[in-house]
Amino acid sequence: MNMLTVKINEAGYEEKQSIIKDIDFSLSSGELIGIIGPNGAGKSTTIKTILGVLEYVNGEVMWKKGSVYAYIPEKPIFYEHLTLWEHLDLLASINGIDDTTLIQRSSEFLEAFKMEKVKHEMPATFSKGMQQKVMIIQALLLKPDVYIIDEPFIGLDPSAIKRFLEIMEQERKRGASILMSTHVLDTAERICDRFILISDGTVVAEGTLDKIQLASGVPDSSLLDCFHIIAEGRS
Ligand SMILES: Nc1ncnc2c1ncn2[C@@H]1O[C@H](COP(=O)(O)OP(=O)(O)OP(=O)(O)O)[C@@H](O)[C@H]1O
Repeated sequence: MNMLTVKINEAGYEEKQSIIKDIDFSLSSGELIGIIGPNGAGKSTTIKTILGVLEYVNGEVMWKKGSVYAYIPEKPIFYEHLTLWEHLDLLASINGIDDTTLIQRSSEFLEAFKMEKVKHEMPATFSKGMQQKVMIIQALLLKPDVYIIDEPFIGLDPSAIKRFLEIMEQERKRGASILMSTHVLDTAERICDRFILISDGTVVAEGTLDKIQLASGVPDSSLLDCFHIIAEGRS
């Protein structure tokens, strides 16, 4: 079952500006798709188009009716004067999550990411990795049908990455889908079902690792090697 169908003919930050073009794919229930590509290729722009925040979009983004999504941005955003707990409490009330569920879910995730003892402090004062953890905990709190994640791995310590991957796996078993952009290709190779390789604003290869390897002309190569060959024209 498709949770999200994306058909972008063209999109940009200003009217008629074409930063990305011809990006078509769908994300099914429980699937994890990795968006990969060089700096400036258009990964974040694709994500922003899907989230509906771009000024110019010629195309369509269709969500399964009634589905809830959570976005984990690359750059964390906080209310300056609210504590971590107040962020979670506010998010819960906006999304109709009752107090019992809030307390149960937040204690599970605060503990998983070793954030329990700072829950009454301001996220604005946290380290980069701790801030990233807050964005992840907020997304998990919603128990969404779809996660849209822009580069989750930079900044997290190794045990936080391990916990994050374990929780994402549990979420997929529940039927949640994930669309994730990343530069950490060895991890992506291990966890993603399919890849969308974007270069210069458009899709240059897509599919399973087998299909990407075929496109690169080197059957047994790693995702990183395929990336170099396809996206950067190197061998
Ligand atoms: N707010 C913006 N206004 C105008 N142009 C932008 C804006 N944000 C990004 N761009 C341009 O869009 C293009 C694609 O950028 P994007 O951020 O989507 O790349 P990316 O693949 O996510 O890169 P990275 O791996 O460096 O995060 C770049 O040329 C960039 O300069």
